[in-house]
Amino acid sequence: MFKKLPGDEARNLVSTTPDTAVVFRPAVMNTPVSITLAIWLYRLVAGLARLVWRHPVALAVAATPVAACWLYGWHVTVAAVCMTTSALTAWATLHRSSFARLVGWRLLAWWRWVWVYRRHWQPVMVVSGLGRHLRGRDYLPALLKVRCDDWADHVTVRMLHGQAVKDWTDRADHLAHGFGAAGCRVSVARAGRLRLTFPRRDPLAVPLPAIPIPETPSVGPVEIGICEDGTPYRLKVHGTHVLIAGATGSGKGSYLWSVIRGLLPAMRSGLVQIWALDPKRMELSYGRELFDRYAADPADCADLLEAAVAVMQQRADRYAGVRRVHEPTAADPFILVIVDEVAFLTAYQSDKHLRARTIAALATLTTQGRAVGVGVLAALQDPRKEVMSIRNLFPDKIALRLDESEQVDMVLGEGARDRGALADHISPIPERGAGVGYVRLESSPDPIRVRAAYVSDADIRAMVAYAAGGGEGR
Ligand SMILES: Nc1ncnc2c1ncn2[C@@H]1O[C@H](COP(=O)(O)OP(=O)(O)OP(=O)(O)O)[C@@H](O)[C@H]1O
Repeated sequence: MFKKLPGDEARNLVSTTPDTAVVFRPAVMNTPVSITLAIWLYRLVAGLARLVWRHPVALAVAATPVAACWLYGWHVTVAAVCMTTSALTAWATLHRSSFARLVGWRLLAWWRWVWVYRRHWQPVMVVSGLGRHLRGRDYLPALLKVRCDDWADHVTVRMLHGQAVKDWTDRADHLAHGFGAAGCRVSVARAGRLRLTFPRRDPLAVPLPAIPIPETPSVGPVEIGICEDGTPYRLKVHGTHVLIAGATGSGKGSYLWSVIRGLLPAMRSGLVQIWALDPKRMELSYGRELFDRYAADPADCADLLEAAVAVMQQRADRYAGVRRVHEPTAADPFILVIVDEVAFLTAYQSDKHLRARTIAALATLTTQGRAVGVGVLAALQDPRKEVMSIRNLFPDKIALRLDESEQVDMVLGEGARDRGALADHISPIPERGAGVGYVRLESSPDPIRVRAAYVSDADIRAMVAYAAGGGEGR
């Protein structure tokens, strides 16, 4: 049995004929030395150009002392290095942010590129199955760029031809552990290129105190917390409907109260009215004086929702053919209907008639209220369809800590968990995890991690005093 096979395949051959050796003759092509040298030279020049382009700061730091030593001798170089180090230390101390932006993060990115990603790239790619070993050659996705900021490494990679984003999202765990990070989030940079985000620390691990009440009246977006990258998290409430889903103790209350807090100046100037539905009687009742209308009893809740529908329809009649968007005014304020634990009304309510009235009113509001200035902000513990059949009528959803991984996609939409919305991994310890959630912003399909500020009982009392016209609220 004679067979000519390339590379590694020979070792897998088994002869079925006794006493017959397997013969393997690799095809050898002699490459002229000049071509080999030209290829090496090309690779060297291209590699150097890439190095200069990607890591100018790190390269300057390494190359300048060598050049100075060569040109001026080591005495001058040591003196220059000492002076430069002192100047950089002074810069870093006096203006940390500009130093970090222009020098610090670039140096760190270079170091992480060399020490973490380049060093482990091949084994991690092969073991995780993202690289391929074919006919004796490794085909690896390309590591293109590493960028660092104060909380994460952002690694840009070029996928192998034929790979899909799902191949990577399925292996996020392998990548995180392979590169020694707590997690890995995968997002598309552009066709064929992905951005992998490896957090180095958790900027949301510490509770955030209540955001100061804004100075000017506004209907939003309301600043209610921070995003993982340290930027303010602003939630749009006017012109949309928001559903917040999270297990018990996940901090839904901090979202409701932070929104109310951010709208206080507008409430005081009559541009916003808040209608509160509090079937649990434990959350919103604490600041009852803040609300233009309040209901706790299921029958009263249904009446209140129907009253909101009536306002909505009356506005729609007036606006028809005249305008298409709502501008909040004292005569036509933005009405935000806040419902704490909406499942009490839509699923756990034993009176079928009341349940049907509530669901119908909520469905009408969420399908038609947006354009006429009636919004719904609802919180619920269990996002299953049986519990909240109209959850898809809410354009914006927030997933706080959830009990099961399947619930993440129920809230944020298909594939959200694969793209890194690990709401089922949020810590159940209130200091670490309450108020932490995942949202999808309009600007990107990728979920981002946010934390709402914690509005304490004292803050709510101060808000009541502020709304009554006294005090600064804080
Ligand atoms: N944003 C936050 N930051 C830090 N701690 C918070 C935050 N929000 C809530 N907590 C803490 O977590 C506890 C539970 O919060 P909260 O009652 O708002 O949760 P919940 O989701 O509304 O729970 P339930 O559905 O049972 O009412 C609070 O008593 C508070 O100590």
